[in-house]
Amino acid sequence: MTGHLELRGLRKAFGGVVATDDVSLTFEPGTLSAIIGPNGAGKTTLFHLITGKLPVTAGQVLLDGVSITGLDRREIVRRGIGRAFQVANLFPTFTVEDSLAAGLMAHAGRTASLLQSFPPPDVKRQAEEVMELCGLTQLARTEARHLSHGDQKLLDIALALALEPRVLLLDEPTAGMGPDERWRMIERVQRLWAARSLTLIFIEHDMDIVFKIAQNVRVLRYGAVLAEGTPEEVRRNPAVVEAYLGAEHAL
Ligand SMILES: Nc1ncnc2c1ncn2[C@@H]1O[C@H](COP(=O)(O)OP(=O)(O)OP(=O)(O)O)[C@@H](O)[C@H]1O
Repeated sequence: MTGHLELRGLRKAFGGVVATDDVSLTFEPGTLSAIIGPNGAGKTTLFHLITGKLPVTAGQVLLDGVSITGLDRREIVRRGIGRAFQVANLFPTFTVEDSLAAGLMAHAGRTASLLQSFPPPDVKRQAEEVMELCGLTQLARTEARHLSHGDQKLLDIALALALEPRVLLLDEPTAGMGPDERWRMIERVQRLWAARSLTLIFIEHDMDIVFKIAQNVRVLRYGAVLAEGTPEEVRRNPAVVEAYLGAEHAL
């Protein structure tokens, strides 16, 4: 099984600010992990180091035992690290189906041809498959800019899935959603994870969501790993309760 992600001694400094401080973590293939921690703990920076959006100051990122540190962002996606692109910002007037097709073609370095219909049949099939998986089939002909906030986020995830990641990183997939939409989204994410046997890692501030779906939880504070374990272990950890969870979520 593939999708083994290992972070070895990752460090990121912005001048005097150490945003990532010697982070070593392993994510086993097919697992669903949450990354939590206070504001400014370095969660998003950690994702940026994995995806190559930011160069590391020190340390290594290994995917299935092979270092992907320092590769360019497109190559990292090609190797199998998926993340959500903001599709509605990229192709606001495209329909859901066409924006997925355009995203797939752009990623593959393919251009639309005057001699071929758009989307080409193989791309159309891929787009249809991920729309089905993400529950977007009914909205295939809706322009991306007219989708609800939640459906735009699903479209972002649909494109990420279409690129066939081994590891998928989601930075606050439920941000900006009301309670109902939030739970619908998270159920959907959980189903996608199960359907694709992905290694899924998500950053989330809503502890009800984290403790309901995560198999394991990694807690960051001041850029470093404060704790890791099952939801139950983390909720029993006095340092985590004191630094972040508070009594409300403690066991
Ligand atoms: N491009 C940058 N330049 C300088 N400092 C930065 C930069 N990006 C992040 N930082 C700093 O690094 C630290 C970690 O920020 P980061 O956004 O990774 O935290 P976070 O855990 O994702 O926070 P939040 O929960 O608020 O999203 C913060 O102190 C932040 O101010």
